[in-house]
Amino acid sequence: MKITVIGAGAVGATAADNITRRELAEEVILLDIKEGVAEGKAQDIAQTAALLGFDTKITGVTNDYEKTAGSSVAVITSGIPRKPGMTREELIGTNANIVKSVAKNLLSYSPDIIILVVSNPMDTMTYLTLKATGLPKNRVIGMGGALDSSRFKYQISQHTGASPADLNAIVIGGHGDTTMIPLIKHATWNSLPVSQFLSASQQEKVIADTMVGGATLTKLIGTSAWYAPGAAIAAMVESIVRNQQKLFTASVYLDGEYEQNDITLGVPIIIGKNGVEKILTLKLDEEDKAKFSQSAEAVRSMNNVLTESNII
Ligand SMILES: NC(=O)c1ccc[n+]([C@@H]2O[C@H](COP(=O)([O-])OP(=O)(O)OC[C@H]3O[C@@H](n4cnc5c(N)ncnc54)[C@H](O)[C@@H]3O)[C@@H](O)[C@H]2O)c1
Ligand SMILES: O=C(O)C[C@H](O)C(=O)O
Repeated sequence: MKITVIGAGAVGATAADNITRRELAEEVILLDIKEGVAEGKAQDIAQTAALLGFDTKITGVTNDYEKTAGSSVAVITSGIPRKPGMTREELIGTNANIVKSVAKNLLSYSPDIIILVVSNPMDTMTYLTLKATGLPKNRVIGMGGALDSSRFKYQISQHTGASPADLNAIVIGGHGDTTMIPLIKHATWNSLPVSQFLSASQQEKVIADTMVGGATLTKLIGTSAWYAPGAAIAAMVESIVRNQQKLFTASVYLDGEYEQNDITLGVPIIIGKNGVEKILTLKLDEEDKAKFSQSAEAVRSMNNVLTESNII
């Protein structure tokens, strides 16, 4: 089994490190366009093998897609991250063409590939990857909800003292500062409703802090976060390569589900060896239905930029 990570920057290298040390593949290829970056970071990761005890082989390459041939899974992290004060959506002008060319290059060497899209604006980059490659809709998955849901659990744990591992909480909708929807009404602490342990104002703060979780870290660090994104990517990759049939929220193509068509948006799915094994229908109340529809409209307007600029 071969897994390719495109982009050896903060997120890509962290994801490759997680994937390698957890032995999710026999071989990992880390590819970047910048000369030497992937080669250096791959060697650095390989030099942890004696200490961490893994046998996965990791190789860094500079823009050599031949080495990615036969990949079962690829993760696209190539493109620029936002700076403090920017929205993810502002990255589309630079990242769209990068993601389009990367996705097509991957497919030309790995016809059976499942692609995990990470680059931002992620929902639109996922839609672009699907359209540019013509892959079946179950084989293109956008990573955002897994990260946002983990941040949601972090925020709940900060207020309740709960172990994050004891929390069930999901975020649906777009992976945007104003488009994501943390579903607090559905959140539980080992089957107990979280709302029993949080006041109304605390619930509002948990939701608000989750929505800007990425921007908060970008303001502190000066660039995008990478540890939690890298871990979220590895968790989704593991569910694919080990056919774990785990539930994540992720950006996938909707063909009538949630009353949406021709869009990729964050919904609860089951991830296994076929990529998207199943889209789960969640009963949303009128308030959350309205939020989901608004989120879809915001993402659709970003997707329209792709057609207006003839990228797809
Ligand atoms: N979906 C999510 O939850 C999530 C989380 C974190 C970051 N991101 C996004 O992921 C992307 C990467 O973030 P980062 O912090 O790793 O950025 P980074 O700048 O550290 O790394 C990006 C890497 O992509 C490389 N690159 C650029 N064009 C390329 C091409 N054509 N082919 C191959 N490599 C290319 C660059 O050389 C760089 O090394 C950004 O768009 C960021 O917004 C998304
Ligand atoms: O917020 C960002 O700019 C990066 C990423 O989408 C994140 O949520 O960490």
